[in-house]
Amino acid sequence: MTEQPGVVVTGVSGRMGQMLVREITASDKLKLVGALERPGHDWVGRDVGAAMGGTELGVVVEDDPLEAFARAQAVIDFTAPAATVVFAELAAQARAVHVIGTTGLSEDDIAAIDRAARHAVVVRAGNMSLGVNLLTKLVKQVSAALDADWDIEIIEGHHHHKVDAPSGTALMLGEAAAEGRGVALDDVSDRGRDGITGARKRGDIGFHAIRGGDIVGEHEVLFATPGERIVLKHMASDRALFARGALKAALWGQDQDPGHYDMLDVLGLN
Ligand SMILES: NC(=O)C1=CN([C@@H]2O[C@H](COP(=O)(O)OP(=O)(O)OC[C@H]3O[C@@H](n4cnc5c(N)ncnc54)[C@H](OP(=O)(O)O)[C@@H]3O)[C@@H](O)[C@H]2O)C=CC1
Ligand SMILES: O=C(O)C1=N[C@H](C(=O)O)C[C@H](O)C1
Repeated sequence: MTEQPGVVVTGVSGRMGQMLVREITASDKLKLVGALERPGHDWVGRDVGAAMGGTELGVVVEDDPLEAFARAQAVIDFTAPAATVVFAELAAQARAVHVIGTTGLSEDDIAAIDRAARHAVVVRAGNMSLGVNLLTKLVKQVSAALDADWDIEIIEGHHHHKVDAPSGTALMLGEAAAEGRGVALDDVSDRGRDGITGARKRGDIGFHAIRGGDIVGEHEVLFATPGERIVLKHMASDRALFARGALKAALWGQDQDPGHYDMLDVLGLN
């Protein structure tokens, strides 16, 4: 049997970090070789399994990404934009596949990730689930079939800890709708109306964010015209599906040339 690629998980104490550790530990295709937290975090120096409240996994949480990435074939990163940009450069130096789930990235952040992707494989997606990635294809198709007499609104819901809006997924769906219509999303995006906004502008794509409780992730794309409506909806009820998508991307990336890929590439939907 060939050696399993070794994976380092960043932001390991986070909701997705812990989910990733569980999924990698359960996988026979990848092995956990590192777990990262920021310097000063109280998990640093502890076994990651014990820190998560379970049995020891023989991997101690560390705070030096350079050292950890040097022994990894893949880095799975669901953290925050400032951290992800730094990890992108370091993962590229280590020639490790960098799987990025972090959302809320700015254009500058993405340009920095593009630079890193000249030297190594990066797979980045605002949503790693099969269902959402398939939904982007459907949204593009429906949007291409309808004219701007059909208003497009994207409504997303997440747990009350989420810090960015619109969600990465909502932006993916917005991009797909804009692409279907042959327009640039930046030119038509209308985010979170409030106050005397004036009537809706023909051709706009609206975004609305709900934050509450423990909603894992819900996304609805509404196409509305006088007399009828089409609603395309995805509901995630377990964040394990995002983690499994990330593992799939880490494995897929092992056989690719350097470049900036997304989950449509991984899933063969492009
Ligand atoms: N693409 C996808 O399919 C999905 C994407 N996400 C995205 O993943 C990201 C994380 O989500 P979630 O796990 O819920 O968030 P959490 O807040 O639970 O976890 C984030 C982790 O990243 C760490 N972190 C944040 N900033 C830094 C930094 N500057 N340096 C080092 N570590 C840092 C945090 O550490 P600390 O606690 O010390 O701040 C924490 O451990 C979000 O952007 C979210 O939108 C989530 C689910 C699915
Ligand atoms: O923060 C989350 O939780 C999620 N973030 C991603 C997003 O911004 O779309 C994906 C998923 O919906 C969960």
